[in-house]
Amino acid sequence: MAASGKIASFRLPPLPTVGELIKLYSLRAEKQLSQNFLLDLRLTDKLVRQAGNLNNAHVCEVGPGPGGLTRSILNAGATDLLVVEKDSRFIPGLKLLSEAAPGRLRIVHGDILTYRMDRGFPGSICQPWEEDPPNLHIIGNLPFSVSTPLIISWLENIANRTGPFAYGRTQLTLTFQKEVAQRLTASTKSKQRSRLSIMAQYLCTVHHCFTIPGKAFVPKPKVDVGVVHFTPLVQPHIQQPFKLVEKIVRNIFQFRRKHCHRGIGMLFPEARRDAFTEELMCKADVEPTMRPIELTIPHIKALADVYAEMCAREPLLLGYDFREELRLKHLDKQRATLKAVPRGTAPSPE
Ligand SMILES: C[S@@+](CC[C@H](N)C(=O)[O-])C[C@H]1O[C@@H](n2cnc3c(N)ncnc32)[C@H](O)[C@@H]1O
Repeated sequence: MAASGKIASFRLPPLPTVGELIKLYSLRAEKQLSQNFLLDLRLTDKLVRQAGNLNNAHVCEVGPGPGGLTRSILNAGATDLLVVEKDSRFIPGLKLLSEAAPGRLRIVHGDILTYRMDRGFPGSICQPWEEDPPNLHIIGNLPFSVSTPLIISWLENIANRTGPFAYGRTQLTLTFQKEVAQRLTASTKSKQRSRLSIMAQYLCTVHHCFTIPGKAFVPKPKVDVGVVHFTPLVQPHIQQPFKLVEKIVRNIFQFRRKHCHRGIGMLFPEARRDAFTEELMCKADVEPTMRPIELTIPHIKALADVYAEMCAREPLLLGYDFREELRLKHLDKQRATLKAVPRGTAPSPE
């Protein structure tokens, strides 16, 4: 950077062409790594604009690959861009970019699922949670294979103010398979309402910015891609531990077409299921015949608050998992069958 605080003029090397990409990175062989590249700089510029003003910003880009988005982020004025790329074949190209924008691009050859982002940026950029978001943005055209586990893990980080959110309410601008983008932003009663909608919306303002047609990518994925922007809320709509909320929402949505009491019942051991379910639904004032997609965030909040009280009263409830109960029952049945078979005879095949 020049002493005036302005970015020194720089010229980035051009993106590799499709032909060069195929040659350089044997694209076809890596389809299973979800490597769908965005090489149209108008689209990468548009995606980067959704993050807001990046002038003098710190940015972490997830999976830069050949660097299309990386170029747009640098052109938007980011002065500290840290890229995390798992595939070593992209590192030499990224190094060329780094040389063309001296001091502005840091390269981490690693896995975003394990990378400690809380150590990646200076502590001086931290902002108190209640104030404006820090001057730090996460941007990425994510591999589909990691996008859902990654957003779930970042949502948990938001709830606990850890990882990238140790700096404050860090904003995220990320791509997802269009259906996943729709689920993340789906409102109550919409067809796409799901576990992801509740988990994202109780913690963040979530906005589906625009859709990129699959044909804009190389190689072309089978699906279109949605760009989603997340800003963590100052006050989450539900103030219970993330894992507790996640457990309730997971149980409810496992029977998404049934009345919600069906999934809620699975939070409780079979022997006391009916009584506990009735107590929870009554105290939370939620109609048992509502469908999961009809439940609002205030409904889930009421359920989470009452369930937390019940868990405090009956500590074994929190660790209860109906699948484990079913598994043990099945084992008991098998043992009983084996005991009933006289020695030396095999049970008849059924
Ligand atoms: C969909 S491509 C996008 C590449 C580039 N950002 C673009 O828009 O053209 C996903 C990129 O993420 C990288 N990647 C895949 N899994 C990763 C992980 N766990 N951590 C970091 N990078 C990963 C891939 O190697 C690939 O470069």
